[in-house]
Amino acid sequence: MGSTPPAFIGAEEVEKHLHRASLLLPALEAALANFSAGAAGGVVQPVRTVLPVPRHSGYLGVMPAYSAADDALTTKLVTFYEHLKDSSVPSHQATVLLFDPSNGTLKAVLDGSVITAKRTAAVSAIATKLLMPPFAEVLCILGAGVQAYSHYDIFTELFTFKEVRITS
Ligand SMILES: NC(=O)C1=CN([C@@H]2O[C@H](COP(=O)(O)OP(=O)(O)OC[C@H]3O[C@@H](n4cnc5c(N)ncnc54)[C@H](OP(=O)(O)O)[C@@H]3O)[C@@H](O)[C@H]2O)C=CC1
Ligand SMILES: O=C([O-])C1=[NH+]CCC1
Repeated sequence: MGSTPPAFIGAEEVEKHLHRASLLLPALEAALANFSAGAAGGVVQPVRTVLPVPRHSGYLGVMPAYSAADDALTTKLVTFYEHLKDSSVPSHQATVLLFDPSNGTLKAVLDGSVITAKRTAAVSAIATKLLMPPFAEVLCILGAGVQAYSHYDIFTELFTFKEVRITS
């Protein structure tokens, strides 16, 4: 680690800068295009490593990535647990580490839970923009947790539905 300690950017601050998931759309569309371009797109993103924690019905996912276009080096660490007894603990918790790609110094530790909620919904919205039949008028959401809220927010911002059905 360099002499300057990494910045810590908590959930509230991430939320402040990312109050709408749709703010992510241009960057994510570019990132998806770069990823899909293969080697020419300059994205190195190995398949996520998932470490099971069977004693506690949990998993730890490690998700490193480098983007040459953005010169960005990062890793997301995400834990996800089934059947948590304490309902105040979210089923999914994440942290994003941001490195200086020129020398490997850790620059920032960011709350990854808000990022995960908004990024996942924004990518779903991009896919939906391309695939949704023009006559679709009902939005159906399975589950009523974190992702349901973030998907509801961006889908109702970007598209028009006559009805929203949520089942959980
Ligand atoms: N691809 C990606 O990048 C990501 C994918 N995910 C995935 O998205 C899903 C939702 O995540 P998240 O919203 O954070 O999780 P939450 O735990 O916040 O919410 C899950 C919701 O699903 C409900 N549920 C569970 N089982 C069923 C079922 N059989 N039928 C209908 N509803 C059900 C739960 O209800 P109850 O509380 O009553 O059990 C709860 O409302 C998970 O599968 C998660 O792994 C999440 C983050 C990123
Ligand atoms: O990408 C992610 O954060 C996750 N995918 C499935 C569980 C969490």
